[in-house]
Amino acid sequence: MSALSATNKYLFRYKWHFLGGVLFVALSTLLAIFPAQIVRYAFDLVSEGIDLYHLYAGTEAQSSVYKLFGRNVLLYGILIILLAVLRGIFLFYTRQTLIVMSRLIENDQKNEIFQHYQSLPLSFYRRHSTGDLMSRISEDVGRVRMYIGPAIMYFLQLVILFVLIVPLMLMVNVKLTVYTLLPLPILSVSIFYINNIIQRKSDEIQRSLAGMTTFVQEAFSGIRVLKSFVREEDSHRQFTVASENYKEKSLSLNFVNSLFFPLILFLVGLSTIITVWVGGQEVIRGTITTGSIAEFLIYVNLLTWPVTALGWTSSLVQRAEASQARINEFLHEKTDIISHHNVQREIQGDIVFDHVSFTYPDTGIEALRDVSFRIRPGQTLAVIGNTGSGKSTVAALLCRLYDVTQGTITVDATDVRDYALTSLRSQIGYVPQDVFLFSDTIRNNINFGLDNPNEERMRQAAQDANVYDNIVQFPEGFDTKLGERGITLSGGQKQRVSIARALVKEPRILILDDSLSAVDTNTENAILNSLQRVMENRTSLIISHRVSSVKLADEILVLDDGQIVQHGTHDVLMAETDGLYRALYERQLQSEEA
Ligand SMILES: Nc1ncnc2c1ncn2[C@@H]1O[C@H](COP(=O)(O)OP(=O)(O)OP(=O)(O)O)[C@@H](O)[C@H]1O
Repeated sequence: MSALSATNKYLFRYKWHFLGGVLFVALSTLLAIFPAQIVRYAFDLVSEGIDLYHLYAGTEAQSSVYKLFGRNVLLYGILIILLAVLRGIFLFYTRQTLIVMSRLIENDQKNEIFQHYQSLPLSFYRRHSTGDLMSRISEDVGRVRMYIGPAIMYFLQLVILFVLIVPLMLMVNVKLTVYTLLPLPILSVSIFYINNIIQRKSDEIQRSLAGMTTFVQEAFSGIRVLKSFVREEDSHRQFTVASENYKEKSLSLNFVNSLFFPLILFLVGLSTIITVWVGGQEVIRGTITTGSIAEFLIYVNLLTWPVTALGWTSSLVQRAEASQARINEFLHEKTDIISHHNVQREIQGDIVFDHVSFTYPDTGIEALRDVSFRIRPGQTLAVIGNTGSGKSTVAALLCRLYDVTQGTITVDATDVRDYALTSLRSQIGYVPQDVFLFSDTIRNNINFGLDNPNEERMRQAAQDANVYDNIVQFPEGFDTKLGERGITLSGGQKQRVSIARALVKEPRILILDDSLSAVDTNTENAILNSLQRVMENRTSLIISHRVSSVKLADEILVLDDGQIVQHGTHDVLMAETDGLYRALYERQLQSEEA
């Protein structure tokens, strides 16, 4: 139960739901017990009434006995119906308190996990797959809810029922009580084991289904590749194998399920038979009345479901504990990107990298070595270099997606580690290398970083990113949906929408990480020219492996294997005839000509 103690704070938060639930369970249980006693009275009344009726045979009193007897039986009947209605009302409120509580806690827990996920650093996301994150926030939370809702509810019902019923049974007849209760523990334990098997098989089915869904999704998302490589038959073969596997598992689950219900019915029936058998002997002996047998049969029926549920709830608790342990594992992860002084102020954009080295914590790859440079407000610095030379790492460190291993990065003479993260990041417009657009309208994608979007600013940003003309040509303009059920943008259009998303924030620092790679040179020039106007008095960092993207920059750094090997303007670097920059330039010129 140790992992589940993490849910206590929620139970405390919803204590009135919980206490209300306990009260309603107790009331509904009481109302289930009274009818059993009324049935005993009614049964005994029937047998006495029949004796009396025969005793007065042939006399006028016989019809009075009949009427009196009939009225009493009717009265008991009405009473039983009334109690059943009342019980129904309390059962309704039992669910309205306990199950509602579990849903509220489920909601709170999901929100807490989601918020926590967002606070975790990128290294966390590299260590865990998206599927894992999703299953903990959905499946695992769902399993914990089964503990908080149904498991607690049925457990309370069972405890209250036992506390109320068993003493009543013992008062009537000890021997009959022992015999009647005998099959119930066997019922509970066998359901616990069978349920575990069922759950294990259901999990396997779930996994198999998830695998199949991913396969189908990939096959159809990558349908262009699939068709052009003529892999339809092979793909179908793989699907058939996955589908066969799913079928086998489903059939095996069905087999266990088929055994499950007959077993329950057998054990419940056994209790009933024992009650009638042993009870009958006691009646013959004169220790109890026939009414007591009827009363006991109702008790057995009342106890059967909670006892059955005990096996089921035990396995629910077991699974909930494993799930909560998985949730706790993530909740205990702490971000190492912490702000020391929470500085919040408007940034001018004076950026200094001072002897910065960085090694990726998860792979141990040393991406930057002793890198130093300065970009003053209003200047544009470009970083160029071969693939894997560490260019994107410069951007990641400036946004504080990671912290430097050695050296310091300052913005306006303040260490980036001293800024409040939100203050720093909200003033940086970052266009990452791998463009990601949400399955939403173009408008919402561009305005993504703004709390209060402004139509004029959005249009201007689209114009500065040179994508305005494309957008207005779409049938629904800025309200055109992107993604699976929307239109598909070309690579260059995606990049430009992504640039507009950064520009609309009117950032103090703009970072373009290879964001012009998919546009032609004319568009590239147009964007760079608008940027010069928009980013006047602000700082820009342009990362690229194309000379055409960097040649207008105030200063260019050439990175090679994590180190700065050259720096200067385009003209200065071109003059260094045996430098990497010139080599890159000539290589690109040749490939363009080719
Ligand atoms: N998140 C990461 N975790 C671990 N290693 C990484 C990560 N990102 C990059 N690296 C490694 O760090 C080195 C520098 O990568 P970086 O992405 O900064 O290069 P780049 O110059 O931007 O390359 P490209 O032009 O191909 O984008 C590479 O060896 C890369 O494999």
